Amino acid sequence: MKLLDPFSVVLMAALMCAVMSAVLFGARRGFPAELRGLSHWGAALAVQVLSAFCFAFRGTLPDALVLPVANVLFVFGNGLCMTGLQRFYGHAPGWRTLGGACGFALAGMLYYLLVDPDYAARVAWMSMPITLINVTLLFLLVRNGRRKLATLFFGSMIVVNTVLVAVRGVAALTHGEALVDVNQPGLFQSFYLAVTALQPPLLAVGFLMVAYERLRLLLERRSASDPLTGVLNRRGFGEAYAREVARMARMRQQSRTLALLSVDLDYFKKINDRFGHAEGDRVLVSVAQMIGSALRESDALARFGGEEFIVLLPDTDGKRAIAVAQRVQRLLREACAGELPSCTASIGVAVQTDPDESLDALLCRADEALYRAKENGRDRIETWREAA
Ligand SMILES: Nc1nc2c(ncn2[C@@H]2O[C@H](COP(=O)(O)OP(=O)(O)OP(=O)(O)O)[C@@H](O)[C@H]2O)c(=O)[nH]1
Repeated sequence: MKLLDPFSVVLMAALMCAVMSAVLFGARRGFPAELRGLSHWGAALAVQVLSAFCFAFRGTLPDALVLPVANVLFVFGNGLCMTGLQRFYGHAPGWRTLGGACGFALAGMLYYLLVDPDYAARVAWMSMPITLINVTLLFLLVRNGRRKLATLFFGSMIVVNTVLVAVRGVAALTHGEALVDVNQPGLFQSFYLAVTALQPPLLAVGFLMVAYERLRLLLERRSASDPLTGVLNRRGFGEAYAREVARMARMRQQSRTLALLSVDLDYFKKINDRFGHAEGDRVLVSVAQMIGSALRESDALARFGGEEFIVLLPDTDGKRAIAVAQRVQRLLREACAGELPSCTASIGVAVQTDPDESLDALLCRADEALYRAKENGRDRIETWREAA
């Protein structure tokens, strides 16, 4: 029973790999630089095409040349998927492992072709570096992947590939050439051929899905943060505030008490004028880090632009909010005694107890308190009070 013609299958697989390679290189150009590894995957599929191209020369050129080159290219292509995923997750690419896998494949190929010709032994030998690479892919994904559908799909593709290659390797040893030779008619051979042909493009689709998921997350984060300091921007702060309000509602807290600090650096213009805008930027970045270090995990810090920072303090009354403001001022004083140009901060505090008050109204009250702190001489803390 001859189910599939190997040449046609390999040709189709090569065409799919070529298309996916172009897709991955195209995606690389459009993705932000933080998302790495796509070019490795593009190259990996291009190398798979080359490998298939070499296999096509079987019968025209001697096996002693075609098989080692095609198989080493096949391992190299798989390995580039591994280095691509390593780069994608911020690890150093394992070039040595890849070099070792290629060398191992070449040595086995040459030995079982020229010294002790044995097809089954070649299949078993080749399954080892490919399995090693697949296991590394899986390990990387399990350690770094987010629990999302994209990760599940990608992981499933790797598992199918790993199992298939490993089973074929073992079958080569236990059942010999007849069962694993794709040129022989048979269900297992045809199944292996079909799945193996689909694997590289399917793996690439899985990787692309994971990459797009990451891109979505990155853009979401970017749209919610201040590019200079990395803390939240107005949009991100609005979302953090809404989440906090929803949490409080869920917990049915009757008396909702949260506090807002409006922290504004005093005479910041002078720092810019005296030390330059770049130094002013450095001060803003340091101050953002410093305020962040004075806060709890549940607090939120934002910069809406300029030299003003807004702090959201959930479950915090006026007294505790003033204590946090004092800590911020103390840390700023310490930083100015060290590496920062001398600067102080005025802080306005507003406490929200009315569950129906809007964020805008709360911000307005914190700003009024801040204005009073400026009016009263700066480098001080004022709490919003109802006008007499
Ligand atoms: N370096 C830098 N400066 C900024 C940035 N955004 C705003 N500024 C500067 O911050 C300064 C704010 O000046 P003002 O509004 O007069 O406030 P101030 O000098 O701090 O005085 P008071 O707030 O009244 O104490 C201006 O010089 C702005 O150019 C920024 O992103 N980077």
